[in-house]
Formats: sequence, structure tokens, C-alpha cells
Amino acid sequence: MQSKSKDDAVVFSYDGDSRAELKIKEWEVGMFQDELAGSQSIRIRRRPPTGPPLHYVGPFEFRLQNKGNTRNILEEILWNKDEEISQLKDGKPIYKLKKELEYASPVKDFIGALKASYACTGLPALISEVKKSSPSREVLRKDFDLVQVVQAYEEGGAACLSVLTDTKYFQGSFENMEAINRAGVKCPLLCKEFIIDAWQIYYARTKGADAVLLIAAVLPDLDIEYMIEICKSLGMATLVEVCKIINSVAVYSLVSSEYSNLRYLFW
Ligand SMILES: O=P(O)(O)OC[C@@H](O)[C@@H](O)c1c[nH]c2ccccc12
Repeated sequence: MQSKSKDDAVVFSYDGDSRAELKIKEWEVGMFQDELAGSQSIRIRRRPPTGPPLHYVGPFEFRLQNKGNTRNILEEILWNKDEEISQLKDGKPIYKLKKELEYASPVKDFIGALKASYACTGLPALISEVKKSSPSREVLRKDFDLVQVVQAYEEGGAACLSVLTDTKYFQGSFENMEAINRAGVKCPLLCKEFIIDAWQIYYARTKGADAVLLIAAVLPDLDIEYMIEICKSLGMATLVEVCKIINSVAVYSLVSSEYSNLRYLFW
């Protein structure tokens, strides 16, 4: 319906069409999230922008914002992750996951292992990465014998292991994490994932993770705080990946939630 507002502007309203109104609301909430992300310097869009509902004007129809393309590989990974998780969640809702926690392997002390290693060697503790492939370097090692690799890391003095669990882009998996635990590895395990939903943290614990990684460029502060609390309740550690550009070089640091003064250069 077309009507006139007080200032004489033409206003289109969707008389009785509550679905359209709902869509507008969803879009407004999305806009708010974008603003929030902007205010916290988050440049990664967690979901593809679908834009407002279609507007019909006479024979024309238009959208203010079209379904966008990803701006970079991180966005592409996250948009895929979003779909992947919603399917996994359908198959295993959180109440089922919580029951499975009872059968998870006991949590190992991630931060304790880093500190113990430093106390023993006087050198920065090492978190060794279990990564078969990555989008930028492709397959890093063709004959990837998981157990052999992690045992070599442990013998070589690694304090903890960082295990890639994303399959599509890194050829990792949660099965790898389970296999590492079954192999009797003592190093605590960091789940190196793209965490965007608290469900993933519970899932990681059921698969034997002792710590999870949160990415500051992706998650608003409140999500990070909330997820840290979940990790604490599960006895897990949290590392937050923060990237700063210093003199045109990307410097990554990991900040532990437990000890804000504990920083480890990782890459
Ligand atoms: O492409 P490279 O140089 O192998 O690096 C990937 C690196 O960004 C990746 O290991 C990574 C960084 N932060 C993460 C968080 C989750 C999963 C993976 C990552």
C-alpha cells in the first residue's frame, strides 16, 4: 500500500504481509550486527549479506544490496562453516552433545603444559601444528602419517599440539583429534577451528580437545567473552588469535584467556 507521511515522503507499507515485515526486521538486526562488528574493527562478514526483501515498484523489482561474493578466503571459509555447522547441529542438537561430554577423555591442562615447558627449558613453549594442507600452501605433506607426526612432535619437545579440524580447506578432521588421543599422546590439544557457534566448543570437547582457538577478527567481544565462559565451564583453555599489522607485517599473537599477560608468537 502507498501512503503519505507527515513530511510528504511516499511510504510503502506491506499491509498485512507479516512475512515481509519479519524479513525487514531480520535485515535490520543484520545491519545492527554489521555496525557492531564495524565498531570493533571486525572486517570479516560472518554470513553472506542477503540484503533486504525484494521491493516491487510497478513492473520493477529491486534489492538494495545483492547477495555478495566473499571478499577473501577467510570469509569463504566462514560462510561454508556456517552451513556445515547448521547441518551438524540438526543431526546432533546441544542436549545430545552435553550427554556425550560424560564419555569424553579427561581434560588436559593446556596452559599448565606451556608453563611447565618454559619452567623446564627457559625457552618459549612450543605448540606444534598438525596440518596436512592449507588454502595458501596446498598439501604440505603427501605421506601424512598422523601418529608418526605427533609422536615426533612430542619427542621433539612440543608442549602442546594444535590440531586442524577443518576438512574442506585444511584436510583436517575431528577423527584426527580422536586418533591422536587414542595414540596415547600426552600433549594437550588445541582445536584449531573456525569457531562461530558455541555448539562447536561442546563438540570439540566431546572429541577430546583441551583448548579452542577464537579469532578476534571474526567474533565480536561479547561472543568471545561468552565463549570463554563456556570453555571455563568445560575445564578447557581458550586462546584468542589477534592479528596486528606492524610496519606492513602481520604479527599474530595468541592471548590466553586465563593469563592476559601470557602471549606467544605463533607464526
Ligand atoms: O595458509 P597458511 O600459511 O598455512 O596459514 C594458514 C593459517 O592462516 C591457518 O593455519 C590459521 C590461522 N588461524 C586459524 C584458525 C583456524 C584454522 C586455521 C587457522
